[in-house]
Amino acid sequence: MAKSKSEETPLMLQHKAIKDKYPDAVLLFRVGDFYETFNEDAVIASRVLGIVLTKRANGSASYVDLAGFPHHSLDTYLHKLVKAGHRVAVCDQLEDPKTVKGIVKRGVTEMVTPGVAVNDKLLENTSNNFLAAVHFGADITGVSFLDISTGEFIIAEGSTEYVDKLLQSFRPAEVVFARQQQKHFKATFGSRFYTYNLDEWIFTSTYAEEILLKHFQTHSLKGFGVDGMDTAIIAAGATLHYLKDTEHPNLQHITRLQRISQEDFLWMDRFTVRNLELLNSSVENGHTLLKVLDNTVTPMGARLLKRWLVFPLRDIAPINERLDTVAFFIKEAELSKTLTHHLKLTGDLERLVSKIPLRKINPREVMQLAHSLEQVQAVQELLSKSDNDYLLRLNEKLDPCAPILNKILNEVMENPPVLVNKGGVIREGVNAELDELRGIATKGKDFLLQIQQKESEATGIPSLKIAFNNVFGYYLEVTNTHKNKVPDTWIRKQTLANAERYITPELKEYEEKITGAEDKILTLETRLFDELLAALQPFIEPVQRNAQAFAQLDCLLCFAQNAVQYKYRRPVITDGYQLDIREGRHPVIEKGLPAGEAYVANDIQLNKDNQQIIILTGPNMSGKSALLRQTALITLMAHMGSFVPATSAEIGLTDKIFTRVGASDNLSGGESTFMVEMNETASIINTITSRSLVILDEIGRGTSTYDGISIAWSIVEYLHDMTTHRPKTLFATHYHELNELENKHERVKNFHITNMESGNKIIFLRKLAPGGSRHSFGIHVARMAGMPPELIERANEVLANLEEKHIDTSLQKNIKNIATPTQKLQLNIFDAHSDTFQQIRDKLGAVDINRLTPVEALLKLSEIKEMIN
Ligand SMILES: Nc1ncnc2c1ncn2[C@@H]1O[C@H](COP(=O)(O)OP(=O)(O)OP(=O)(O)O)[C@@H](O)[C@H]1O
Repeated sequence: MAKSKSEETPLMLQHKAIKDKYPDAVLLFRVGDFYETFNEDAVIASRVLGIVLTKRANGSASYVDLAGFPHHSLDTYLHKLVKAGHRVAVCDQLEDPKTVKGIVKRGVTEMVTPGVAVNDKLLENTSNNFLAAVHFGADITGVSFLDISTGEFIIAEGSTEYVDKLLQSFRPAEVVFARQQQKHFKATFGSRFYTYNLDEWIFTSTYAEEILLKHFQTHSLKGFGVDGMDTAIIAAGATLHYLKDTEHPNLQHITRLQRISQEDFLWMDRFTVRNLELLNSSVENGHTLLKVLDNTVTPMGARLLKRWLVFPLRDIAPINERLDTVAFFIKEAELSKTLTHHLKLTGDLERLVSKIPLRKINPREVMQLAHSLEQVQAVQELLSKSDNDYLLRLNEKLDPCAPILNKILNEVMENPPVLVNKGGVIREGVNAELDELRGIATKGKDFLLQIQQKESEATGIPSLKIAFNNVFGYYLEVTNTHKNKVPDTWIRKQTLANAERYITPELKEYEEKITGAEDKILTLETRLFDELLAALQPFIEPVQRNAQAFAQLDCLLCFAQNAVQYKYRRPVITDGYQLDIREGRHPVIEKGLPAGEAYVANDIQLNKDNQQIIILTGPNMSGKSALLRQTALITLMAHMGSFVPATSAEIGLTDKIFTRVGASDNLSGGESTFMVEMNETASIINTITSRSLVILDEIGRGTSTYDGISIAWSIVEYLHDMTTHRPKTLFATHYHELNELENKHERVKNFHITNMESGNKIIFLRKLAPGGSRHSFGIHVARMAGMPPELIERANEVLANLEEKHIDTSLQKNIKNIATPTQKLQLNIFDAHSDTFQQIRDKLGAVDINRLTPVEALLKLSEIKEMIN
């Protein structure tokens, strides 16, 4: 029979009432010195945390499941629950149990979810922890990213593809959206994210604007440059709502909204970010470009470098500014060393100040903030002497916040404890009352000694001593020998085998003073520390600016160090469309080569000397993919403002880098690999321009040879024959039949990667050379991989047979005979003798342009179109 409410204990009734408000969270319910979980939460906690599941009586007739842990282990266990994908509500006692009769008031003080985490244990210091919100508008999608631990708040809007790329780049720990858009979200972005849905009404312009204006305390959002970005603003509003919903009312460190626009950055879609292994490697613990380039020394720098990597610039001036600064740092090696030294001594300024409004900053961290501000002071002095424009401008952003720096140094002890309630945080001379109490606490002990001496003399008990225990505090101890000398005024408290213990009114008076003073000291120190935090509050914004400037400085110093260490050179960014890399290397492979082995450098030119598309052939493992990717990586690094692994590089400003890798490298759950490949390729075709770099690696290999060749062929033709654009294209393939394209299209050029055959083996020379290669050397690779000799022999026989019967005759011949699309057009329309051409000419001749209305013009155009079709 169901248990009636009245039979449950008051504690469980209170738990139930709170749990009802947070049904989808694991509720950590503070009971005395423990956090307890009950019922289904206890089962989860016990499983995830490995703690014992027990039962607790609940009223007269039943038991509930229970699992708990000591309150001081909260950080550790909370971290584990959230990492395991749970939302956790921390429910604390809101009253001091000593002062309350009956059940204490309890309430949720914080809700922790993967995207809303401020605890150091939950955060990785070199990565942001973003909470994203997505809102699908009628034809535009808005998105916002907020990192509560650093205060960054970024919004953007655009196509779903753009939002997808942003999601891939920012990699939010949690994404929220409207409940009704759940299906839409899944269909568009898949199940890659930890998600949570909110009520529909939260996703409206009016509500979003209201909550944002209230938060920023402004009359409009114009100042943030986000005017008109309705869907993104809705997403931002939902983010703030979610923070309030999860009990995060103090968000003063979120000081601005930043927008990012597609046009400001070199665009790479998520496949490109993945294919180029910028942030993640395809193999476990493999190298990535990030790992190679990240020699930053501050957490802010490390986080910014990631951002620069996925959002390279697209304007010459700011790129050159970064390059100039890197060059400056290389030249001024001593200054760079000193600056790096100061950066190393700086704490995570962004995360330190973010803890101020949340009241999560501890005394030791406050001291760390002060020492970091001292570094700002030192860096400011150094930069003010430089003659580099960028650094001078950066210097203007620096502000050592002298008032709070001095306040902290004057008020906080040099090595304060982590916990304020341990005392010993505030210095002498800050507060008279505190000093007096401290005097009493220490002097009180001297008084006790004086009492001991005085009483000893008065009573003639030489061995009299004063001691302390928890039961009755300070007492006088008299051995049995002197028992009879004890005055009547003393009160006996305890009799031991060979001694007796007494208290006196005077002793109690001092005892009260001492313990009272110690309690008061802790309360006062806590209050003074709180006041100090309140005084820090107005400085959050300048400290955040320091953090941003230091992050930039850190990245540029890191680029300079990389350039020296890895022998990178300054690229020249031009406004043209050409790409000319001399002796380029792959930064990641190069770094992974065994000592003594040198990377074989190669030149690549595109859109130069009529060379728009390179068809690259060569044996397996010869280095085709490496060459393709290094071209993309060098282009990308140049747009980040980094020096590049080449002896020289002239790089036309690039708007997009696309890479597509043959399907079998790219397995993705469920869909046919060939289908995936085609989808990916289709998304390239529509948006490329002459400023784009297209890297195609073995496209078409996921299907039959004929299909593969035909698709690859037509893609190359399409890229070649685009009317207004000439995207720079590198196409690696095993289909040497594609070399025929060079003969039919003027801007297609064949190259191959050289090797030497020695007996039955290939020696990879890895040098790029003009002309196509005639064979793929798959069988050689199979031999190198250790396949049985008889199998290899048979494969050679089959190959010889096929080549004789097939490729060399029919396929090869047929390929030579493929008509180009231009030829077809000429035959059909632009042949001056064709009927269609004559008809079009007559029609145009009859038009009087001066009297034609726009609508008539459109009709004529439509008629002409019809004639062509
Ligand atoms: N220029 C180079 N210098 C030194 N080592 C290189 C160079 N290029 C490639 N390599 C090495 O050769 C390996 C194979 O290169 P890569 O994957 O580019 O070959 P591939 O021709 O694309 O092969 P496949 O056709 O089988 O995909 C790389 O992992 C790298 O270790």
